[in-house]
Amino acid sequence: MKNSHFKAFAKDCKSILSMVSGISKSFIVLIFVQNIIKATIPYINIIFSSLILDNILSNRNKEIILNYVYWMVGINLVFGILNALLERSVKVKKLYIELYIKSKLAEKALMLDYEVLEKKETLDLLHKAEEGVNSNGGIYSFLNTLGDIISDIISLICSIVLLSSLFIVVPMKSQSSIMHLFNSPLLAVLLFGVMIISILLNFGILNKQNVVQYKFFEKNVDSNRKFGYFVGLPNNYKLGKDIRIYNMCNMIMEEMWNAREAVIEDMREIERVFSRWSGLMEINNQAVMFLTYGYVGVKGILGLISVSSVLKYVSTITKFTASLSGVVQRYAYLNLQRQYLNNYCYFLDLENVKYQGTLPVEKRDDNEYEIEFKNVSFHYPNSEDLILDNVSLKLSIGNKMSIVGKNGAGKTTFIKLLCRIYDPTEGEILLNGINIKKYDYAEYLRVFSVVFQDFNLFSFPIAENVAASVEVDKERAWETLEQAGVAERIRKMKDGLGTNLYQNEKEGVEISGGEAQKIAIARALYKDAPLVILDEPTSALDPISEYEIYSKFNELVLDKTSIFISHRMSSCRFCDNIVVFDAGKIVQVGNHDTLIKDEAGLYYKLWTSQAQYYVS
Ligand SMILES: Nc1ncnc2c1ncn2[C@@H]1O[C@H](COP(=O)(O)OP(=O)(O)OP(=O)(O)O)[C@@H](O)[C@H]1O
Repeated sequence: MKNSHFKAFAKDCKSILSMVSGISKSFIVLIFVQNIIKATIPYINIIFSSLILDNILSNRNKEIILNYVYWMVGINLVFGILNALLERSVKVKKLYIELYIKSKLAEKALMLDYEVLEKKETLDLLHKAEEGVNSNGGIYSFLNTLGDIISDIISLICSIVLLSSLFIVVPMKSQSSIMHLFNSPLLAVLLFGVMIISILLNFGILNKQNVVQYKFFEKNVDSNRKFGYFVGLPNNYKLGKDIRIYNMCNMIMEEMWNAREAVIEDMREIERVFSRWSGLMEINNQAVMFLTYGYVGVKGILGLISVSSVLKYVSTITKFTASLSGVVQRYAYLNLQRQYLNNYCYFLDLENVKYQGTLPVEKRDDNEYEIEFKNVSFHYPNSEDLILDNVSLKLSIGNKMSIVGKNGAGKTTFIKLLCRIYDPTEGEILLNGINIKKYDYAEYLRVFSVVFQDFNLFSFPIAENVAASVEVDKERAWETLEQAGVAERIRKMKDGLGTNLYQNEKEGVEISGGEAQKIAIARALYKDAPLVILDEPTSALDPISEYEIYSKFNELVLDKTSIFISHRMSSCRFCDNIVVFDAGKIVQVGNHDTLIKDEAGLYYKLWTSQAQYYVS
């Protein structure tokens, strides 16, 4: 065993244990006490059975024999009850620790910068961390193994104490050469040496197995994640429509099996190697058993030890070999599990990349927040393609700005930069003259109410969806739902604002795409931020609802500064300023009346292409 290897093992176990005791202080003490009790019970039985048998064979007083029986039963009872009580409390604590660790993982993933989280490497690491916490390693099985190894070590100490008398030379008047041999402590030491060699051999095999198994896990992270994606598809019942309409079941099943094929082939190869190694370990174990039982048996036949001692030694040797190989196996297993758990620790240690400013954002009753993009260029972290190219733009206070452009022109990306989901690759964005990076991010976000094109609602009650919080100002929630035009529908629901959305939740209701969009608009209005950003907010609304939203737009955003992205060109009319994006550049800026006059401009093309469908 390499020293550095053991050091890494000890260091990792230490940090896992300190993490565990940070979650539950008493757990480590409890697990120790419980396993000491659990491990000593069999030895109490071995000692008392041997004493009872000794006394029966030498026809001793019945009372003494009965006394031993009472003691044995009494100690068993007390230890048994203590063990059961401790086991229950250890189990509850283990579950608590497991849930705590899993929720920390979820919390970390939720808090990571979006730009870090969406990277493939991060998603792979998250998958590995989840596997480490859930199935393969699992803090739960790490703690179980830890308990087992404590129990094995205690058992080993008890066996050594009981077996030590085997080394005592029995004084005899005359000894044959065979008696001399078996009475010599040398043979016992030799036997002990054989046991150690056999255990080390098993340890080597187990370690090899673990290295192969971990390599297999690392190699297949991608396929396992893919497989997880396909297996998880049915959980998202909303995908069911497309899957059925396009008859995608077979295709999904095929993809699922393709993802697993390589894994299964590797697994078969591993099993072939493992079964050879396991066979070798079994032969090794049986040979040692044969030698030790033979040794004790011959000692008994030669009269060097009594019949009861033969029984005691046989039981103790069985326990000794089991706990010795147990310690080795558990060590190898802990070593594997700490590698899985390491992935969890790596994930928790991931750093956010975004510069974290500290400046507070001035709270202004007059809503005087001015935004400026200064020579901003941007490409996504996973690509070199410039999505925004030297964009400069000022959004003055109270201004209602509309952004239009063809698909993929960079409109949503512009909003993502404004909300600091990503930072510009070049240039800067200013809020009231200060680079937005310098502001405290949580405070900065308070300035915006955003409805993204691909908004999401959650399987929470409607009230919590609107308030984005468990604390809800119900009056305000109703008011904003009213403004968004969906209050009437919610009033008809049995639980009103308390109605759970979607069927993942108890008595959850399904709502239409347009209703969902209206609730998302209500959420943005509820936040009442000074800057309102609506990215295609009416794409799912019927013409009447859309008309209502547009006609109420001024009333909805009041004196707030607003940015409005839409492919419905008619919606530009109520905006003070229209910005036309083309391939990441701003190609035109102006109001409708001026832009429409430029027949060579993109705005004119976009407007007239849509208008022709409305002209008879
Ligand atoms: N996370 C991402 N990683 C890499 N490229 C991306 C990412 N998100 C978007 N893009 C690319 O950036 C370009 C601009 O996308 P964006 O969503 O800003 O366009 P848009 O103008 O809002 O389009 P649409 O009108 O279709 O909504 C697209 O070509 C898109 O493929």
